[in-house]
Amino acid sequence: MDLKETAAELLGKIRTNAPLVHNITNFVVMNSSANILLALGASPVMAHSRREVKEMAAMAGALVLNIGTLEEKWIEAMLLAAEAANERGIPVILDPVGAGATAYRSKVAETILRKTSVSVIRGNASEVLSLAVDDVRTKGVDSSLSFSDEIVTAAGALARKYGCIVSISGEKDLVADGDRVLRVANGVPLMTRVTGLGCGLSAVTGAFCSVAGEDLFNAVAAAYGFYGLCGELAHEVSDRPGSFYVAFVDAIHAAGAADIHTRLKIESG
Ligand SMILES: Nc1ncnc2c1ncn2[C@@H]1O[C@H](COP(=O)(O)OP(=O)(O)O)[C@@H](O)[C@H]1O
Ligand SMILES: Cc1ncsc1CCOP(=O)(O)O
Ligand SMILES: [Mg+2]
Repeated sequence: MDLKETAAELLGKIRTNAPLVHNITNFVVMNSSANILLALGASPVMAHSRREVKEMAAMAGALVLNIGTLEEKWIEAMLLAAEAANERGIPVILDPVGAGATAYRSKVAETILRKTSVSVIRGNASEVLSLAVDDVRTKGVDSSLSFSDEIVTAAGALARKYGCIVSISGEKDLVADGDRVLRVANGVPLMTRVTGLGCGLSAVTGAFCSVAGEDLFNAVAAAYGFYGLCGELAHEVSDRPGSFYVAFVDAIHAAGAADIHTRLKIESG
């Protein structure tokens, strides 16, 4: 099946099944990620107490771990939730927000990757490169790097190291599994002017993976392509960040198979 068909089929499944997506995420994006998932047709829940995360993760279709505003107790909660998800084969998405900015963030991301089985890493170029290479420093949660051969090589190496899919957002997104590489050319630069749209993509990646069965690689690319084309649709309505965000959530809700067939831009290599 070609990727457009796959993306349309997965979107249809999300809208039919409304999969539960369990997020342990940061304070900045809890509301926007929940709204983006609802607009998509999924069912979001944000839950981070150590007393309930195992139970919640066990009934979810996907678990999304996001280290954007870390606290000690949350790290334990993330490890517990991932353990429950791993026991049941539920996909785990890790957004290593700000990895490389502080030693703490880098160490926590690395601990999660080492102690649990993460299915997909979803970050920007700076974050992902900092996980793959020791001496990369970034200044915050936004990427200070653009794509280079070094980043493509690092994504593949990281994917092999942890046996997971590594996906990097940017002007052209990259999806790698250590063997194959896909590039997604959808999206608009204005998406970087609204906080939380990277985190929203991690949540949407969780939703696509929750209905994908075994083929997570193509599901991740489909999630990126769909998300980016919704950015393009929103940009036709607005070119300012505030109203763009509203138009973007509307586009996530309104876009369908026809938009995927005319707009999805995914290529290999
Ligand atoms: N220069 C760009 N041109 C087009 N789309 C972009 C660009 N930069 C980022 N995007 C898109 O914005 C979304 C969020 O990515 P990004 O800003 O890299 O995440 P983060 O907020 O985690 O840094 C993704 O869908 C990505 O494809
Ligand atoms: C600004 C900020 N600070 C800590 S988490 C966060 C949100 C980052 O969201 P995104 O990576 O999606 O822009
Ligand atoms: Mg981010």
